[in-house]
Amino acid sequence: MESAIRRIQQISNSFILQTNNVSNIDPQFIEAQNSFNPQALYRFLFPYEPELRSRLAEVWKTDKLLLKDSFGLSLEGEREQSFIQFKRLMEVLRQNFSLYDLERNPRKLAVFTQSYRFVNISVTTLIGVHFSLFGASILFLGSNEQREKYIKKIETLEVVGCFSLTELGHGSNVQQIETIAEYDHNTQEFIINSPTITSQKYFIGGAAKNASHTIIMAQLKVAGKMEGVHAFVARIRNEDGSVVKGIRISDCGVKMGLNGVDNGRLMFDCLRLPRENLLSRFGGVNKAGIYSSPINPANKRFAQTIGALVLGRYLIAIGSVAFNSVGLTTALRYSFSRKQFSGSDPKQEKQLISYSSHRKRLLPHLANTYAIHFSNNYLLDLLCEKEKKDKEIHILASALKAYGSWSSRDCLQECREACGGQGFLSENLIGNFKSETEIYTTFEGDNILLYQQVAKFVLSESRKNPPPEYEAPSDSIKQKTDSQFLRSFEFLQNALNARFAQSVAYVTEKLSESVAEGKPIMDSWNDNSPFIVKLGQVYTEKIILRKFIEGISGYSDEKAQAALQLLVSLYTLNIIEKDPWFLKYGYISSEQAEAITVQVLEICKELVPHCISLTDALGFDNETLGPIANDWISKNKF
Ligand SMILES: Cc1cc2nc3c(=O)[nH]c(=O)nc-3n(C[C@H](O)[C@H](O)[C@H](O)COP(=O)(O)OP(=O)(O)OC[C@H]3O[C@@H](n4cnc5c(N)ncnc54)[C@H](O)[C@@H]3O)c2cc1C
Repeated sequence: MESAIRRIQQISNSFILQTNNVSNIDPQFIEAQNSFNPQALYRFLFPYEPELRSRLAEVWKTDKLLLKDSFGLSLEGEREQSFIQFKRLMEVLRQNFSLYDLERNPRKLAVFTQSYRFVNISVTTLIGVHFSLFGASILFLGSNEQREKYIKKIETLEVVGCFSLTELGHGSNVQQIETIAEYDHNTQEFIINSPTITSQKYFIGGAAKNASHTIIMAQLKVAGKMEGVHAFVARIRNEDGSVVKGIRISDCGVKMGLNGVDNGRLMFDCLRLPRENLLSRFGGVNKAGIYSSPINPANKRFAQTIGALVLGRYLIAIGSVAFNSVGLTTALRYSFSRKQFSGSDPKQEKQLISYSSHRKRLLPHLANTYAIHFSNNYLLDLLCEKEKKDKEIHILASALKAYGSWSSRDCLQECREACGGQGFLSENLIGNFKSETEIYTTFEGDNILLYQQVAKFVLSESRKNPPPEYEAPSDSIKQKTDSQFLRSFEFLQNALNARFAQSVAYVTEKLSESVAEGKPIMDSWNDNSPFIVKLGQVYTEKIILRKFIEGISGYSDEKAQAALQLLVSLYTLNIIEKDPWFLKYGYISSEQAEAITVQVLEICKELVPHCISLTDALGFDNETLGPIANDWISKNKF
């Protein structure tokens, strides 16, 4: 506990140092040096496992190997360094976690991801593939014997795992993969085959160079009957590094980011696996050669199998808050010290933060980041419950993965541009993070498809429990344009709830009309998919707002509470301002639309005295950020 307090003290000190370092600070911004205490807010935002958190923070700060970046290395060099760093990170992980913690105490993994100070993002992806895809498959899909056999070896890296699901022909629609695992009862083995070029496993992280084992997802065939997609564990490289007989491996080559991850392609030619290599929690073949499963039919089993790997999505949602925090802490600190153009006095150039357009481009992202964080905490609570609400977890993890990864894509781009040319330098991390994390919108489930899954759940829930019918507010309500009304949580929640109710009714009606015209349900769905995707987003934003309001309510510091409330209002008013729905369906008047734009700008201005504390409270101190978050002029001395 003591070291946690010390660390938080350090954050606080660096904050004071930084704001003191800002020369020529506009008088109106002096207050920014004395806003609320960020360390207390940090403790409120990240309340669990403080000792583990501070122990890890010390490692990230002092471990020279982990702090090494990979900027400008060759493909081989980047892969080699990333793998060495991966092994070191696994050592740290081993000292603090067990793979069983994914099941017993998911909070620990959250602490690991939240506290990790990323420099080389490939390393965390390698960990993600080995630990939370390969390892989690063994843990959640394997039998007790299979857990016994592999888990220790995964932790000690005796086994380095990868995860082979995607094929050249099928990435999103993985239920239709072509790889076949046919049971041969004579030898009690599965014979794995890639029957076509499109059935080759593609993009498999770790497969091109380093992995010794993989999970193979394949269509199981037993006694001539197809039983659906199942997971198998297989060795792919021998002890001497040569590729196992029955497998061909090729390299996917250079990518637009994450080049420290060795993505590979695999084909199977009569690869023989013993009967016990089928991960058999949800279905297995007995000695008599008979297949059985506690879950039927096959598509339900498939959903359960994929659902067991939900942690990867959750980790992306937490990661998005961390990436945004790096971008925003850097860009906002820079905006207090970077000056361009003057006002009336040509000698007094203004800080970037003085410009309302600059505030507007950054601060709504800060509001989003806080908003996502509180929903992530809620999801973590669900993951830690004894009686797990699997459906709710799956839907929320999908929703937050999509929302979070899109938020990072947009936030990092804006932060990059807001730092001008400096944002483009790798050492300032933002641009590099941008290209490294871009793919998070695609893997672990493409975002468009995830929102469709969310919408499907919403539509089915709404059939059982329909939301109230949409009603536009009365004219007298639509005349209210004062800040107190527009910022009130009641107005904000009502607005997002109304948009949700109308969207549910709209999509339901569109689908019913289409089906009534005789169209097959899949065609009706596809014709309406833009509205369906939007429904996924609308639902996600409604939940996020609710959890944001609930989340901040427990914080008692008055000044910080006021800042958090500004963030809630900004989060929602920014949504209302951007979405034409509110005007189109008469939820707000044009006068209110005008007033909302004014409020967004006004709140951004009011947040200026708090925004350094708000970003410091996210936990990324100066030492873990690039030069422009610090004294960038001294850094550039010749
Ligand atoms: C760097 C990297 C690492 C990866 N690591 C792994 C790994 O370790 N293991 C693994 O198994 N896989 C891995 N993948 C694969 C990844 O999971 C897939 O790329 C992802 O699932 C998307 O599949 P796809 O690329 O085939 O895209 P597609 O499924 O072809 O999708 C292409 C586009 O079509 C859209 N689309 C598809 N279907 C619909 C629909 N019904 N309605 C509307 N739009 C639709 C999607 O939104 C998307 O924009 C990795 C990929 C990359 C790039």
